[in-house]
Amino acid sequence: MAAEEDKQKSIPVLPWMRSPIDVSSFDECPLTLLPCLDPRLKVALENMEISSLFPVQLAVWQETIGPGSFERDLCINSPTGSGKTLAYALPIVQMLSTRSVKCLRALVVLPTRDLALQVKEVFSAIAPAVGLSVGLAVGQSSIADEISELINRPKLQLGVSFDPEDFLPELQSSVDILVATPGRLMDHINNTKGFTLEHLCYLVVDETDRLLREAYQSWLPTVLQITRAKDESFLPCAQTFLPSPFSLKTIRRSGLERGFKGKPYPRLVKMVLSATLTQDPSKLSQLDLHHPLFLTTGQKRYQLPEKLQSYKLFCESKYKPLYLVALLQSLGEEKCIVFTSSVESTHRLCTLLNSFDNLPFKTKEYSGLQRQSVRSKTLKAFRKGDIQVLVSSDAMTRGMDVEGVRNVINYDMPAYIKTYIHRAGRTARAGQTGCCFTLLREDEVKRFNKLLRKAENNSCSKYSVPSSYIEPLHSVYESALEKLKETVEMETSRKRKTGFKSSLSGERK
Ligand SMILES: Nc1ncnc2c1ncn2[C@@H]1O[C@H](COP(=O)(O)OP(=O)(O)OP(=O)(O)O)[C@@H](O)[C@H]1O
Repeated sequence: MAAEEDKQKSIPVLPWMRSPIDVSSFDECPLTLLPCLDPRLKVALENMEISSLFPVQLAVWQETIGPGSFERDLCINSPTGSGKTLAYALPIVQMLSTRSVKCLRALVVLPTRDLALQVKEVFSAIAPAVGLSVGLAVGQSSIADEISELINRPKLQLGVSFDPEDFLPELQSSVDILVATPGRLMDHINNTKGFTLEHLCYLVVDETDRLLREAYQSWLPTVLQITRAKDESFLPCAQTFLPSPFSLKTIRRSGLERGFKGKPYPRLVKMVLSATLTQDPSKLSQLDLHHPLFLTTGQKRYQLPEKLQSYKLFCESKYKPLYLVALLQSLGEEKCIVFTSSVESTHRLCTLLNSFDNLPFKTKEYSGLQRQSVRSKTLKAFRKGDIQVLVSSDAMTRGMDVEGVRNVINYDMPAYIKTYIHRAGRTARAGQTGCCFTLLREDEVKRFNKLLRKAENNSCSKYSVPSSYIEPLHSVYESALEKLKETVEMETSRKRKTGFKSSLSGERK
């Protein structure tokens, strides 16, 4: 009955979503058999140790390369770790490989800086092989440095003197592909001279459901409006929502432009992706999709990775940290991500774990409460293996790809199936095995079972930590709690002092 109910609910409202291409009917495809692949890209892929395309990559390739390529916008719903990044990066790079004039033709938007950096790495591994360059607009460096990376200012000829009033050197894009977060993208659209989307051919909205949830300074309507061919009706309506310092120079023109030699501009092709793609018509309508084609995996709306094993672990609320430590110890030195429900609990739990004496693993926190530079440093150390346990808020939930993460632990039960899918998806990636453990209090069990039923491959066994791991921890746990108390007191008094100082300096000013 419950299963029937779930199935009913998962029938999409939008007609084009009801007859999707089922990615699970595709196999992997060796690069040698892939039609039309540019040999230079084949070499680049082999250098990345990729010898075949994953099913979603093959499915997208078939829809985008060859006759009728990119005729439709693509909506891709495919499990975590199934290789969605290369699924869009490879066809875009292949399609742009024949362009001889440099201008910004592909824009990939992601919700966070770390995700954007990760995606840029993938493009950078293949694009230079066909002479394309990739830029990043995420606010990692100063805006001036970013501008000098993105915009090419032709050098003035030596010996010729120009009146600066008369001479405006033609600014050009230094990049063919730009990976951006919405905030920095809007900064460039509004303020950067020479930054233009007028030649844009491809727009990728990765982690679509997350990006559609937050408006981020109206980045999406702005990008859609300025990439639409200018017509009579455009200007009046543009004024109604475009931010005031918005430069009309960035608007796509329908006339003759460099690189298009008299041909009309091609339609902007959109690719939107997620492991939990929204089916909500009002949300999808924001994307203004053209004759969209839906690619999804399996029958249910949510799919867990094939080789993921889910476990539930019952524990008393009072001893939850102790169960976590015992579980971590029983897992040996494998890389683990521990998810909590908030930035505050992340900090507290990490501090507590670091208060245990002689734990055989190194633990650090990763959360939105920290400065970006601290987070990036932690992520680097985790990737390298210098840290084995990362305690994280949901800042790590989506998209992050860290090699060797064997286990994910939900210290706090996720409230939504989407959160479970993305958290669990930090392991069992690219066809590897992995485990997801969820610590549950008695009163959470029913809710958790209901939540998991919404996903395909939802079996979840009970897991018990051997008592030999738990017993010896009781006394250590008491002293760790004492240390935690001291640390919290120290931190509170430090904060009070800095707060006091800053309010004083405020008075002085
Ligand atoms: N064809 C391939 N062969 C081998 N490894 C691959 C291939 N394609 C992708 N990978 C690897 O698979 C991993 C997952 O890829 P990716 O990050 O693109 O997944 P994803 O589907 O975007 O996941 P998420 O939904 O979590 O963002 C990466 O480590 C990537 O290097």
